[in-house]
Amino acid sequence: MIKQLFQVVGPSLRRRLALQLAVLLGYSVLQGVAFVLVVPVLRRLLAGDADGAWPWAWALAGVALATAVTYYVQQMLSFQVALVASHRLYHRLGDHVSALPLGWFSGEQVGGLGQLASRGVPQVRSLLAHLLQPLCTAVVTPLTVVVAMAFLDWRLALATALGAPVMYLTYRWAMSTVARADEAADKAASEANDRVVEFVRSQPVLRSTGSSERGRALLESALSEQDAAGRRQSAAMAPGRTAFIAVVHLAVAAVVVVGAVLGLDGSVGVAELVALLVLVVRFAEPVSGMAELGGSLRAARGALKRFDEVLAARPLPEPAHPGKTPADASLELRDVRFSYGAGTGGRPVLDGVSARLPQHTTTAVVGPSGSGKTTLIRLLARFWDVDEGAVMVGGRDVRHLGTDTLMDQFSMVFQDVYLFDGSIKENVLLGRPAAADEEVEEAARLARVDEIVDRLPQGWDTRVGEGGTALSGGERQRVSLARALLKDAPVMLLDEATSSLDPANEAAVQETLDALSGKRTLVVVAHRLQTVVGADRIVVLEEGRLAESGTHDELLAVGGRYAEFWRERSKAHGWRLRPEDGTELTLEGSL
Ligand SMILES: Nc1ncnc2c1ncn2[C@@H]1O[C@H](COP(=O)(O)OP(=O)(O)OP(=O)(O)O)[C@@H](O)[C@H]1O
Repeated sequence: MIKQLFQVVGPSLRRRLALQLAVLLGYSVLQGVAFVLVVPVLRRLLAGDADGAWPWAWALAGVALATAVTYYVQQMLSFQVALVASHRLYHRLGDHVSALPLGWFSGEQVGGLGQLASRGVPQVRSLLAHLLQPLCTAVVTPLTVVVAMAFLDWRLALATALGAPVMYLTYRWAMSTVARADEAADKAASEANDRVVEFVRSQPVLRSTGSSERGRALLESALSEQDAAGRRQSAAMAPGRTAFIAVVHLAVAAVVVVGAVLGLDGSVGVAELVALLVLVVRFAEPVSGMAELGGSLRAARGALKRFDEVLAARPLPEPAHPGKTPADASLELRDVRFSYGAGTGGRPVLDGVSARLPQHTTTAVVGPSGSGKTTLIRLLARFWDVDEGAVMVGGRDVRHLGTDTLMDQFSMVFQDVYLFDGSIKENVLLGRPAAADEEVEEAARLARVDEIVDRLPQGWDTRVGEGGTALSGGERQRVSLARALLKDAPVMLLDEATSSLDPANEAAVQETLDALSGKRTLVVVAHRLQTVVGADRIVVLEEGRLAESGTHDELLAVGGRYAEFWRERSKAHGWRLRPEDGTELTLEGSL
């Protein structure tokens, strides 16, 4: 655990942590020495040699004073290190995740990271501030006592030392018996948390569908499971803890018996026996305390393990010598094969996909749900590295471009829009922080954000709430689109980017996107047929393979998978021809 602690706090804090441990070690040894110095004092006093006892008494007082001083120093150091460490841990997490590939940020990882920040950091802080000292005292002080006892009587020291491995093994066993119950209790607690949040969030759905009782039942069942897991955890803890305390006391009793036998046959004096009683009691006290610390230590160890796992996630390799910047805004997939690894059982999500997307053209990616459209579009911006083949931007392999250069090529608008808890203006400005007011206003107009700004009393300064929750889904999408338009990168990736817009806003935004075609390279996972039909090229995916590609007319003429989609969708309920032009090109709906 100490090794993991050194790794997790990072290089900048290692020296201070080492100093804290050294002082802690000194304090624990001094405490043991102070216990042991009672022996010569008692020996002299019981022999009636008060003068001979004085030097030892002074030595005892000196060591006691030194113990008090080191206690103070180690306390101050512990609090300082704990305080600095929690800041550093937040920074380390922040710095580390900001270098991780964009593909790492799945819902599960983000949830785990949230827990690590809210619970893991305080657990590590508590380990440094409150747990290391009793832990060190429980191990080092008894050890010092045993070593000192060896100078008094090796038989007593041996009897005491023999108890140590039994105690250690019992402690390990006690810890392992609760490990599984701990894990189950943790899982049940986080499940109950999720259910509470879900219950609150789903109130509108539950009430409108008359399912409030069912929602409450789900919540109750999660809370009961948490209670049950807590009871199982306590039940699992009891035998181990009892066994450990019993072993400690048996070990103490064994030493006292050995001492008594040696005392009776006269080979150990009364002073040594009295001192022995003092020492074994002091020996047992911190060791028994370990049983109480078990829960907090396990929690801290769990937090360190989770930190280790996050810090072990590696950023995608950066090129040692970034090559030339992309020659243009063209894109190419060369025989790309990609899987999400264990997440999808190693099954390839894209399998041998090749496509050339010349610069300033619009490509629509279509296919059934789960065919790999989002994966393809994200691979273009190197959310992950391909398993085989290559992704090229402007004729350069994305793996040979530095992250900043690569990111400069792309503006992205995805379905799961995230806005920062700032104003609308701050969120749009993220696209290009140095943009002039007129440019921000122009991007806002093109994405129909001006309509939101005009409507809200605080206009541009309206705060959007955490994640943008104060705005509707369609409004969030428009802000995100304005951000992307303001960035004005050579390539624009749009994944269902207008799916939450109402028809009027969607038509306006579509006009903006249409105006971009021919000036920027657009890759669109489209839910609107007009976008697909108007694209320069349509790429049809099916089960991760490129089924066909071409223009709308070419693909209809081929009569393959796309033509089939087209017929199915045209027949689907809710599809209609717009009366004003009456062509099939204006059919609304999603592929
Ligand atoms: N982060 C991930 N980890 C593991 N598997 C994933 C991940 N993202 C997607 N998948 C899986 O990869 C496959 C392709 O997903 P993808 O989102 O690319 O499909 P899609 O065509 O965009 O689907 P949809 O139209 O429903 O959005 C699916 O089987 C999906 O379950």
